[in-house]
Amino acid sequence: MIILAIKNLDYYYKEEYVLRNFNFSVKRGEIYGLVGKARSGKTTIINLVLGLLGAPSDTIFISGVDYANRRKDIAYVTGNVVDIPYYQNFLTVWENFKFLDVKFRFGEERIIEVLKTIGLASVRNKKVRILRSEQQKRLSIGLALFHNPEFLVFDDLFRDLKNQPKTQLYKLLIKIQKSGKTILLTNRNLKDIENICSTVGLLDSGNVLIEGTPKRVKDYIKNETGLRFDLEKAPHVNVIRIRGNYACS
Ligand SMILES: Nc1ncnc2c1ncn2[C@@H]1O[C@H](COP(=O)(O)OP(=O)(O)OP(=O)(O)O)[C@@H](O)[C@H]1O
Repeated sequence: MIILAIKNLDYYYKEEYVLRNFNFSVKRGEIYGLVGKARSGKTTIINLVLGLLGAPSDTIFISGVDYANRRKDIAYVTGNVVDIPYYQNFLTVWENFKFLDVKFRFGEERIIEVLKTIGLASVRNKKVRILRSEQQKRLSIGLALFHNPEFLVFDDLFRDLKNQPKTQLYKLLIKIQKSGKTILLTNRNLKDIENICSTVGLLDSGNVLIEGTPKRVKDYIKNETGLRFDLEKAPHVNVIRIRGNYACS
């Protein structure tokens, strides 16, 4: 039932703790949204889960397995879109998959299948650098999906996208979830991900303050601020901290 479990994890950069006794889990089959303001620790958590930062043993489990110090193995059981894109701008979409397939050797059928899933079959011969940014994000997702991992991790996927392309990506993520995958997303804005997540966790200074349905977390934010905001209508919702309380802007 649980695909990701983090138990009593401490993590610090130099002398500053980012996570202290951090506990967290993601259920198999869900889209989990980890929401938090800038510097709340989202990327650190994602990098620890993916083995891009070293976590102590017995703290992070993927499908019950402790992958501490096994970054390569984590790469086989997860797919990710993080800060630096894995594609090459000067290659076509197709060439990017061929390049990746040098490692996996699944063959062209798998490439065609993934292109269909991500909706890029019609631009397969275009160079990546001329694609729209939403198409480039689709490509990143496709490359993450290529080896068919069960668990996908997307850090700040919707950054720099306008509403229309975001909506298109929502559809893709739901399609991927329905195909049997689990997705962990991070985002600064609840608004960006509330319609697709089954569970949302609100991260603050390395702790999950509240977790539940998007509505529950939204209500919590409203109540905590004591301010009246219409989150449904707000064009862009940022969870920010004002004098110790959460507000939305
Ligand atoms: N390589 C690093 N060295 C030192 N401190 C770091 C490093 N990376 C992150 N931090 C610090 O750790 C804290 C959490 O940063 P992190 O990037 O995980 O937050 P975040 O929620 O992903 O932020 P954002 O939304 O801006 O990406 C911040 O105080 C940040 O300054």
